[in-house]
Amino acid sequence: MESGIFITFEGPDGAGKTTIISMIAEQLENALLTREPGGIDIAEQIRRVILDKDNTAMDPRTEALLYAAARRQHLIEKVKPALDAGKVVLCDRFVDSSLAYQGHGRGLGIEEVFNINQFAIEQMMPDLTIYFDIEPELGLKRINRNKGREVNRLDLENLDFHYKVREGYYILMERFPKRIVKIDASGTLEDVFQKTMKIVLERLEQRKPV
Ligand SMILES: Nc1ncnc2c1ncn2[C@@H]1O[C@H](COP(=O)(O)OP(=O)(O)OP(=O)(O)O)[C@@H](O)[C@H]1O
Ligand SMILES: Cc1cn([C@H]2C[C@H](O)[C@@H](COP(=O)(O)O)O2)c(=O)[nH]c1=O
Repeated sequence: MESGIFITFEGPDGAGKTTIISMIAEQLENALLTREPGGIDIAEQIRRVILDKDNTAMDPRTEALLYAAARRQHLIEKVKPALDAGKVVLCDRFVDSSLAYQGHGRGLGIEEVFNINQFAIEQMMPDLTIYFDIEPELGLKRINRNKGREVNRLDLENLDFHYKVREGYYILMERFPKRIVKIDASGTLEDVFQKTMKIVLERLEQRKPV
């Protein structure tokens, strides 16, 4: 059996992560597709609280703690057992989202938010993170074109916030150059899919049998 591998997908809202991950999952044997916040019942309940458009009074630290709480439950209940069983776990967002959105976007500080997340993840970092880079205007345009999609509390933040988030991801790429790989997500679906699939396959080839 081969060892499990934990691959996360990151980027500003509307970059195309969810669409591309499901295309990738279809091509792989033994893949588990999941998302944050959510992926399991308790974390989906927390997701509803965080993203509820009516929760405008939510304090940024409360927001950061709720994301970390959802993360913990999801990691223990779903991600870790799948990795232990040798699966390829494809996760739509993980701790880097907290660092970019709450740490840099909200101004709580990347180190501070990383510290509270250490309690939740106990050093369990992804093996590979694919960052989908896109101009926030284009991402938001894509979301608005998709009438069936929920528009959540974070989508409704102003453009400055979304630019700050993108800047946060750029800081993270400098901090974790080996783990995070950037893809230009402004191209066609086929173009982004091919580039992503290539990176995933290259990483899977490096896996060791256990
Ligand atoms: N490369 C692309 N070109 C054009 N449209 C795209 C592309 N990728 C995704 N889309 C469309 O953009 C919209 C947003 O895509 P998707 O939900 O996959 O993004 P996301 O990164 O998961 O967003 P969020 O993080 O906000 O949930 C969808 O309607 C999707 O069909
Ligand atoms: C995990 C995580 C997510 N967010 C933000 C990013 C998005 O705006 C929403 C999640 O919605 P999506 O459509 O499923 O991408 O939440 C965040 O701010 N911090 C986090 O840790």
